[in-house]
Amino acid sequence: MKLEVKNLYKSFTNTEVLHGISFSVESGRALGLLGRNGAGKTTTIRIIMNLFEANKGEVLLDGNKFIRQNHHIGYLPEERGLYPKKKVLEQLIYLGQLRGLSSKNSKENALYWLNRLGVEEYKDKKLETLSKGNQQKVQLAETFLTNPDIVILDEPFSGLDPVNSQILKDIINEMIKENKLLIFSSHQMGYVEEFCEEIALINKGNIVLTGNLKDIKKEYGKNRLTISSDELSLDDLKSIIQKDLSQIARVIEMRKDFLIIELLGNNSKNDFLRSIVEKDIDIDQFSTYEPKLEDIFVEKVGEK
Ligand SMILES: Nc1ncnc2c1ncn2[C@@H]1O[C@H](COP(=O)(O)OP(=O)(O)OP(=O)(O)O)[C@@H](O)[C@H]1O
Repeated sequence: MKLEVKNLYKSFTNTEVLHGISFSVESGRALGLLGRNGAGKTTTIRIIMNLFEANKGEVLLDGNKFIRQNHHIGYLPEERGLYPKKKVLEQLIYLGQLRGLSSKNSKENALYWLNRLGVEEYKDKKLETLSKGNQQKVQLAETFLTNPDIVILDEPFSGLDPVNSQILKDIINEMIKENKLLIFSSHQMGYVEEFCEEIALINKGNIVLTGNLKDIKKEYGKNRLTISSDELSLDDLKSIIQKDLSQIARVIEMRKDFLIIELLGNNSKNDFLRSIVEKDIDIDQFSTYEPKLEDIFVEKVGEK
């Protein structure tokens, strides 16, 4: 399956908040929808889920208009929508039946997911008596209830502690292996970096970066190197590069333990290394720069 979001525009009253959002994702992959608060992630997801109508643009599944009602979709909305006064298992069985499961299957699936998410012990409690994180896990159980092939999660890690985040990461990784199609929004780069093959970075309603994360990182790290020296401080090393090697490279950033430099013109890694060795500088560490998603995010969006 391939889900394509094509050129979405959305306005609320007279304010346009999405200005042509496009990205695509296939089964067996996870796409991380990234962006700062207010960037437009939830609005995009709501359009995919048919909760909002776009002013322009379309959402396609395998080339045809995507109609949510025709598929089992696991959707975790930003506003969590379970019944606070009802008992956990009881309401999951009910919601599973609403989605077409038999009462037996609904109960089996609900118990499986409650167990998987570590909240089975609360099955006979009213939802509102659970902690926020445990309520979130019940909501996730509800999202996965029908074992959907398409899973769309709006900020699934919010409110989860590191142990529970790990449980959810394991589940997501398993779903990717089972060839499900997964989209989730987040502003936490670490989670996205761990299992998203694809990303779409939204800034103020525009896509500023989209595609395969490995390719993006490779492209971004191209021509960039890290370097440090045994004998020179980073400040001194920086001065030498700026003074004597300014035709070959420029210093982009000073990190705690190394400098990040960018090669200029057609200069290769070897050209740079040769010049450094000619200057008789002892190199401690020299390698290709592998950017973190957070670095790319900051460069593209401007702030952490
Ligand atoms: N129902 C609405 N009516 C009016 N404006 C809205 C509505 N929903 C969203 N917006 C506006 O659209 C913009 C994008 O909001 P959206 O919730 O999609 O951002 P987001 O990237 O999901 O942010 P966050 O990470 O904070 O959840 C914001 O400026 C927001 O105020």
